[in-house]
Amino acid sequence: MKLFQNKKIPYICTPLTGKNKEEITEELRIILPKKPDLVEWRADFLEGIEDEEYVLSIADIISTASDIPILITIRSEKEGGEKIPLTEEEKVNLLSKICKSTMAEMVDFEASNAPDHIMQLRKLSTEYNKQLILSYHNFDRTPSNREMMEHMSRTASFGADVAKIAVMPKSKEDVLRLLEFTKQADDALDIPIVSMSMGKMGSLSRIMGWAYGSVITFSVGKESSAPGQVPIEKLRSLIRSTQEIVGEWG
Ligand SMILES: O=C1C[C@@](O)(C(=O)O)C[C@@H](O)[C@@H]1O
Repeated sequence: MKLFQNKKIPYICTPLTGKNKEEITEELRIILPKKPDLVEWRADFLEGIEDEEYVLSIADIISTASDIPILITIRSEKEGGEKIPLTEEEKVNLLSKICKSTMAEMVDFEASNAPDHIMQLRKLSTEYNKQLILSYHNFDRTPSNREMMEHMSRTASFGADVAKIAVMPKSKEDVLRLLEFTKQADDALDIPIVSMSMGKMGSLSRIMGWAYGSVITFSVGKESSAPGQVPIEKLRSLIRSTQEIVGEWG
């Protein structure tokens, strides 16, 4: 499936953060009727992630539960994920198996991981027709535009299909700067960009980011996976109302 054909209308993505099969099944029951455009499985929240068979059985439940595209993420602890008992190499192996055995459309991996691991996942995701998001997260601050551009260019240099950046603002200026940076990165890179400023102040970027070129915005379906996410119903209605008024903005 070709995602992000129409870059003007953002995909609303809703995370699954359940700790076990029962919680994930319940999240799917609540989230799917809300019709997100993308569902992210944050597998780092799963207890028992070291049990490959169990993980693959859950990946199968999620990817066959509906025809909504699935994004698989095992967020690393150093970039805001849960503490899990897998090494980076074990994580790559698990992601590779999930790519091989499920219908998931996308996989997310941090651009700060070892280049060999990124290349391994790039090769596999291409082979199995999954789009690769390479991401950068900073839960402390919003780095300078130059530093953020270096992160985005690094993702592009690895052949990512999508470059994503999530940063924490310390001021309103940081939120507005992130939005302007998104436009610059979208102009500079020839792959789709996803960006967000986190926290309450940063929520503005989740509502407005599409106007600056961000193609995915993360929202709450049942539980949030990062600070500042807006409930999906509210977010969709805000984006639709704004687009009705301003059109698709250029
Ligand atoms: O990278 C991201 C973005 C995010 O951190 C956010 O701020 O909405 C939420 C995560 O689940 C996702 O993997």
